[in-house]
Amino acid sequence: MHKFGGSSVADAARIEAAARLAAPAHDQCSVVVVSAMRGVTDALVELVEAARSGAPWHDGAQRLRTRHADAARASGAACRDKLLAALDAQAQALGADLEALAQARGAVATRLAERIWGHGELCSAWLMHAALGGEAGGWAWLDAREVLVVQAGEIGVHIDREASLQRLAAWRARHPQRNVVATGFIARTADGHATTLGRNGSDHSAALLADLFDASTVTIWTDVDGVLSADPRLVPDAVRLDALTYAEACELAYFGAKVLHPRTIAPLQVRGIPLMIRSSLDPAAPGTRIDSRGEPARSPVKGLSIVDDMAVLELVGSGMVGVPGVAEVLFAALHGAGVSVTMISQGSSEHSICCVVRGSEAARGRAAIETAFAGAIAAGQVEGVRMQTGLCVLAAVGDGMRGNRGVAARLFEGLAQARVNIRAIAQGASERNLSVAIAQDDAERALRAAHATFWLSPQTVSVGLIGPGNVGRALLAQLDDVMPGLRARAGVDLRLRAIAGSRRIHLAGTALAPASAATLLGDDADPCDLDAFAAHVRASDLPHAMIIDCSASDAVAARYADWLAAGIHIVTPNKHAGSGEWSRYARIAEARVTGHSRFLYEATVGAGLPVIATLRNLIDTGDTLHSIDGMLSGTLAWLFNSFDGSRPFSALVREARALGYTEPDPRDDLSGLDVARKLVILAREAGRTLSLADVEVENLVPEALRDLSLDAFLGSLEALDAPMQARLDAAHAQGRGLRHVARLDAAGRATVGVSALPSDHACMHTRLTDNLVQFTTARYADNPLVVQGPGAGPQVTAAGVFGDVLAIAHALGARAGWRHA
Ligand SMILES: NC(=O)C1=CN([C@@H]2O[C@H](COP(=O)(O)OP(=O)(O)OC[C@H]3O[C@@H](n4cnc5c(N)ncnc54)[C@H](OP(=O)(O)O)[C@@H]3O)[C@@H](O)[C@H]2O)C=CC1
Ligand SMILES: N[C@@H](CC=O)C(=O)O
Repeated sequence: MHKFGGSSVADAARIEAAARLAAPAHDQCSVVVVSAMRGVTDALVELVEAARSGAPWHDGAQRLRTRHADAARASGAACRDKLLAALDAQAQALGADLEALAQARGAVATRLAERIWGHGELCSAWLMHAALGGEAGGWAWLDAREVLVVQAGEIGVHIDREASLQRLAAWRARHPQRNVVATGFIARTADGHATTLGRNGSDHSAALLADLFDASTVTIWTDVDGVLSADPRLVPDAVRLDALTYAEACELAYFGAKVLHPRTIAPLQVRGIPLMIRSSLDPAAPGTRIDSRGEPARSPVKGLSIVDDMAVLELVGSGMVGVPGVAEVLFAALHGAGVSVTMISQGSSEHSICCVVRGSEAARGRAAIETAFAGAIAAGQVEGVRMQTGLCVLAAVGDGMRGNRGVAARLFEGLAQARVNIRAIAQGASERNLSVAIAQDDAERALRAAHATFWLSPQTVSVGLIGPGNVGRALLAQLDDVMPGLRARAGVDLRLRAIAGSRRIHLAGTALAPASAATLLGDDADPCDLDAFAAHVRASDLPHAMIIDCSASDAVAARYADWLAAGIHIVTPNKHAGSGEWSRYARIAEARVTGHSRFLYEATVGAGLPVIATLRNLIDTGDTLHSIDGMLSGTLAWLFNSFDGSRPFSALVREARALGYTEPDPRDDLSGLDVARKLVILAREAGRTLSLADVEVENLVPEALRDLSLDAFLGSLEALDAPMQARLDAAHAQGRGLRHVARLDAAGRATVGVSALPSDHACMHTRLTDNLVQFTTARYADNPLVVQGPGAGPQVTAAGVFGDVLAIAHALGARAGWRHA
């Protein structure tokens, strides 16, 4: 059994291609079921409306006649004259029916309309019949109204199987050809009138006829590759599903997998007839197989779907608790109003019953419930009916969900991570479908997040970078190298979608190539607007958002709390947030919790060294910090490691700046402020409430240079030479060397400055930009734990930032079980 939909029979070429697919091997026979050509049923519905309302319909009918005749003439069918005659007879019958409809009323008009709606299938069946070779080629033509007997039931039409089998046997006796072309969509009533199986009912027709003809398989040919794990327009990474069980297919079909009409499954499931969904555009592709076996998948969830434009109706009232029959009255009211219920949820308190209905039916449903409970509402037993519109229902479907712990937890966690609030939840005891009602505006982001959560695709992170300076550019180059492999290795898809400097921003719809992103901040770029930047990064359609701040700006750090609260993860080497005003620091901590977001800043101390992670581990494992001391500035380490009197101090400062070691303004290093900031960050990490004002800092910048512009300061650097040379000489005279050291002692005293140290001091055994951080703790009391290594420079700092980016990315991927895949 092959079934071709409207797009597969849209014109003569498509019909001929379909005929090639349906031609049976010589030991087999085929039944081919066709829909009307694309757009024809809609046109017929319009003609019926026109005829009924007295509007002109002749031109429309003529257009249909021409379309079918054109397809016949364009075909290479050998029996073309016969085909044209059959189509002509069909067109005349349509004209006569429309003529009669224009005059008819009541039941007669209804019957005529049912007959007219089926005209498209009759014509496309004639076209397909001719393309396959007609009667001479061994094909019979079947108007399904001759055999398929259906009755209207409580929940839609159902087949009278016995009557249909009898009629088929009689028809077969008159049509002995091996193969059959049959019309989809149309059938007859028990009293012999034309009827239809409802819009898009051709799949259902194919299933019913497959049962009657005792088919071995049914193939529905469509223009997609099969059943996909999600709508590919919303989830570009959606994957084709190789196999589904009948039950899974039913759930996905009900919840919007548009390739399959939900009623198709039942007749096939009863008879165990496998169903294939295949693409007529790519007939070599395997498609999706639906049968009783399905196929175990690596994820418990096979597919996800969204039903748009829904509303929640909630009946609330303490008078309902423990009262039998409330639900019956509620659903009877909705039935009476013709409102279909998609999802039902009731808490065990019985204080409210909530159901999800189509948005277009919600107001009608609410009015019906209010009428049904008018007495109880007046008596105060029921508060009333609450209605929330603008929702959609997301469903996760899969046989593997049954008995599998944590599926709901994963879905909910994934949605929370993507900033999606769940309004209502439903899962039946079959555990095959877990449905949630969420805001319509969150639909795309939620679907992508859930899809990635069940490893059906990588976690997608929308990334914005602020500050493509020394560190920012080094990071972009590192991202460029690693990003492509990250998808496969960690299940994370980092998409750089925005970049900002102090004056300009560039916001991109699709992902930017990191290597060239900084070049987009030329004079023609938009002026810097950090609100627009953050809004763009927090794209509505991507589940996760991250801002990487590589500036040294306090104004940027002032935005962190808002961004974190909005669910944007932040990674930064900028020390302003960690060492700034205490109230802002506390707000940031709070915002992380409310926003379910992460704030990582390992590179603020020791650049790429694991300084903060080490301290955090000590504290988290129950150790107590006594003191921290050592060298926390890469610039000052390099300066004092290099300063032996052979070159002036000012020349060394200029070189350190050129090497990218210094802060954007080197006075931040020389004044001790940068080191003080690091000490504050570490102290706070250890739970102390230290602030910058508490740190005793030695400032190496002469008074006269402190308030100059950056350029003027850089032009006056020589003012540093004499005082620094004097200090060096004094240290050498004592057999000592100069090092810039910081200390936080057990009493909480914090000091930063230059010391003259003996040659056996640990700080005298450092090289280049080495930082040396000694943690003395309860466990490391006699011999401190030491972290040492390069503490400045664009490459190592960028690597530290990248490490934090990956920590977040891996957590997202790992949450989706990617590591275990
Ligand atoms: N260099 C190092 O070894 C280390 C640096 N760090 C930290 O890394 C950060 C970057 O340092 P580095 O790359 O050397 O500095 P740079 O001066 O080279 O780069 C700073 C970048 O920040 C941008 N910027 C400045 N203010 C703003 C603003 N208000 N809004 C948006 N962008 C802004 C600048 O843009 P524009 O060019 O348009 O002005 C520039 O792109 C600093 O916080 C520093 O403390 C941490 C550890 C080590
Ligand atoms: N300028 C800083 C850079 C790292 O924080 C330093 O030299 O340590």
